Amino acid sequence: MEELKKAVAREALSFVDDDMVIGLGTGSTTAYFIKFLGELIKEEELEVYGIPTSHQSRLLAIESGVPVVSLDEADAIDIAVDGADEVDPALNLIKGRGAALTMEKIIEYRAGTFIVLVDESKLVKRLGEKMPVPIEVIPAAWRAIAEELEVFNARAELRMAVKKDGPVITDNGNFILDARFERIDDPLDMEIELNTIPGVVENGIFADIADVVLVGTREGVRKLER
Ligand SMILES: O=C[C@H](O)[C@H](O)[C@H](O)COP(=O)(O)O
Repeated sequence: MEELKKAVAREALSFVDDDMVIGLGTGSTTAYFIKFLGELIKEEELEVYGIPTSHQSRLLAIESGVPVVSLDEADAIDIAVDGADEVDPALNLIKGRGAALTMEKIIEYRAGTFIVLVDESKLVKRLGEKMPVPIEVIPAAWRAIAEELEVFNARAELRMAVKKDGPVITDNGNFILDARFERIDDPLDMEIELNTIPGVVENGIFADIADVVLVGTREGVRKLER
């Protein structure tokens, strides 16, 4: 599995050019990309800047020699590179296992080209087949939102921390609800609907924004395009 992640991360370097601003996703697959990008910048003396989507990607970028800028310092984002938890045949995604979905969506929505890195186990026929949809919520509203999600035939759980007592706190200071839906027929519609619930900051359905998906398989890297 780690080899497949490395293979897609290496392949993503072919999208990198000098003078680019690159959105840096979060998670274990993107972590390889950030490390390889640091090596490429050094080898080819590139003038490339990264915009991190989380504390994780910011710390890793600094450690890997990728100069970082914040979103409000950049005029435009050329490409963004990130992993995903599920990818459907229309290249709609579920993201947010690492609780970084809000900054990821803000940055990836604005990128000229959004490149997604997955291994083949992440490909599904229908979103929600294996993974819940993470929803970032204002802490005081978590229970009211969890109850409201029943209207959408979803059962939501408050995500609990592992190395801390109590709930996961996102980089933005919020909670995460993991919502298991009976069925998601229309990802774009569901993405929009969820964001209309007061107290929802953002949800982990990324419909219609991935341009390229690089899929790591045992036979090599497959490229899917929208
Ligand atoms: O919040 C986390 C992100 O959406 C990740 O990009 C996603 O969970 C994929 O992570 P990984 O590459 O570790 O499977």
